[in-house]
Amino acid sequence: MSDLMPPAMAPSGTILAFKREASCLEIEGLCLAYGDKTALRDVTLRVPRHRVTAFIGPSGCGKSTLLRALNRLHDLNEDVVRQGRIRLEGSDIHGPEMDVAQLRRRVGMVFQAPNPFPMSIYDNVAFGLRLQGGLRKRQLDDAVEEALTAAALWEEVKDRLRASAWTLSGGQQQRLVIARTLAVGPEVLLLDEPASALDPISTLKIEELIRNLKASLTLVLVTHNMQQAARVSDYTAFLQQGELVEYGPTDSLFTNPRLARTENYITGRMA
Ligand SMILES: Nc1ncnc2c1ncn2[C@@H]1O[C@H](COP(=O)(O)OP(=O)(O)OP(=O)(O)O)[C@@H](O)[C@H]1O
Repeated sequence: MSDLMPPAMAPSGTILAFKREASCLEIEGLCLAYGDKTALRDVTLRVPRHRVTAFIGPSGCGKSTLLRALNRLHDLNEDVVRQGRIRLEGSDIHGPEMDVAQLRRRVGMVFQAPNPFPMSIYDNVAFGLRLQGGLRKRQLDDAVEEALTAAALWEEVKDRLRASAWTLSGGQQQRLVIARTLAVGPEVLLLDEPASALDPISTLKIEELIRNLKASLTLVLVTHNMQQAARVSDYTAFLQQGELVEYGPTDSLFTNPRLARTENYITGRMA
């Protein structure tokens, strides 16, 4: 059975509407401003479970703001004013029951520049697990191996787990950060331009990893690189000036966009 709503029930012909039961994250009427500067305007979208969803759009359109809202990274910024609702598996992420530390374990985030901690490869991956506590040495070893394997890094580092994380290449560091995030068992992985600081070969490895990871979790990717969105994502949301303009299956959005605004952007007629 399709995960999509019948067109008559969808809010708009250009905005893809997943059924609630197929959605991992539901964003409803999200408006966000930094002080008096509006960054997101009434964004409504559902992110399907076990798929890769890409956010694309011109610089400053609000992609990162939207991504960061999904694990409440704006909480630390007192200037931010937010309206609207975000649900993770049906629970309001701003609701009184939601513990922010727990939310950030369930919704992990990887940034543009690899940011391993100043410690060994092993300790980076074990970091979150040690904070949670409760694992014996052997269980911790197994969990570290599992996370490094899931991040396609184990074979490259298994003989030097005690070496500093900073002895790794940039691409390996980014996969280490992904392993560190995966180690605590997230349901969602948010990736903000995860390959933009990397060389082409490292970029392809990250892209392959993203495609493989959707078997075990839901991924949301912000990228400037439209070829990358086309290569790795199942669904693409195009934003412009804080508004969700079009949201559809990646293939059709790139080959047959419904709106001229989308077409102008993807064909490079608008920066
Ligand atoms: N911390 C902040 N304080 C004030 N304004 C901000 C802040 N972060 C982002 N903005 C503004 O909000 C708008 C959206 O920014 P955002 O970083 O989400 O866009 P983006 O599409 O991810 O851009 P880019 O592709 O250049 O990274 C921009 O106008 C930006 O200048």
